[in-house]
Amino acid sequence: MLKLMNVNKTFNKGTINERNALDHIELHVNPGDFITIIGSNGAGKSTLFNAICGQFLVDSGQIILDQRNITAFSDHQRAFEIGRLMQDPMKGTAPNMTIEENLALAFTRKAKRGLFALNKSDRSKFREILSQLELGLEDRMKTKVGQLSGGQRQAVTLIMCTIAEPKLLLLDEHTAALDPETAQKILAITEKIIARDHLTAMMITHDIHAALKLGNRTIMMDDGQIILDIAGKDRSALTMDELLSFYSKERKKQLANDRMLFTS
Ligand SMILES: Nc1ncnc2c1ncn2[C@@H]1O[C@H](COP(=O)(O)OP(=O)(O)OP(=O)(O)O)[C@@H](O)[C@H]1O
Repeated sequence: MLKLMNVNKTFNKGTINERNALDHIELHVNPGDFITIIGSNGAGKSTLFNAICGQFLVDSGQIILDQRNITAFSDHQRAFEIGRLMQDPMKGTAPNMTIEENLALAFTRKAKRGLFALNKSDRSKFREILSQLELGLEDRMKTKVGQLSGGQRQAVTLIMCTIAEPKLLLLDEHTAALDPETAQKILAITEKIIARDHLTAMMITHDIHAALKLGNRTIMMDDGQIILDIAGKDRSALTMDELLSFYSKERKKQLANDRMLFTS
């Protein structure tokens, strides 16, 4: 459903800060894939998402989404089809608007109706979706999002990203800024929504254990390249030690990411 064909992106070309952030990326994402993405600092993980979302145009290569060549599309043109959740729970929602208004914004954008055209059945749909989070937010629909905790806010953002049923959901370390317990809760909700709506998703994480456990496929990036793409039995049998030794053999260095978690 998503194809990246020989995609390249270099920042600050011709300067001392030149950086080949995406280096001949070949990636075929199948419908229903839930891919976890790991890698060292500066490996190109977020840049990969930026390229898919259209935050910049790639230097060369093609990006195909559902058989449509979107390589030259702006981020705005891609936003209807691609939902993205960032690390910062403060981004993605409007703090001075209520939970209901935030959901309505995301929902009516897709339904191509005005914000104030929200009807009773839309509201009960929102209540129903919120109740599935089991955070009690269905009884706080008139609460301003700015008054919610980071975890609650990230849960609302997740709903906003998925309510319009995007073709592709990109999760960019979306639990990294939360405390461990809340992060687990948001991850469980994420898994539930992806399974319920049969979404195709990609998730950057620095939690290696979660990366190998969640989803059906794991990609490892380094120096702008995809150095490992693993699924099925190979993936479920892979131990942390094997992964680290694969990396050091392949790249002739130790895996370094100051935020990476290696323990469960
Ligand atoms: N807009 C930009 N301008 C210049 N350089 C950039 C830009 N965006 C990313 N880079 C560089 O590209 C490389 C890849 O960055 P990226 O943020 O994709 O890494 P990452 O794998 O997400 O790393 P981390 O795990 O540390 O967040 C880095 O060297 C980064 O400094």
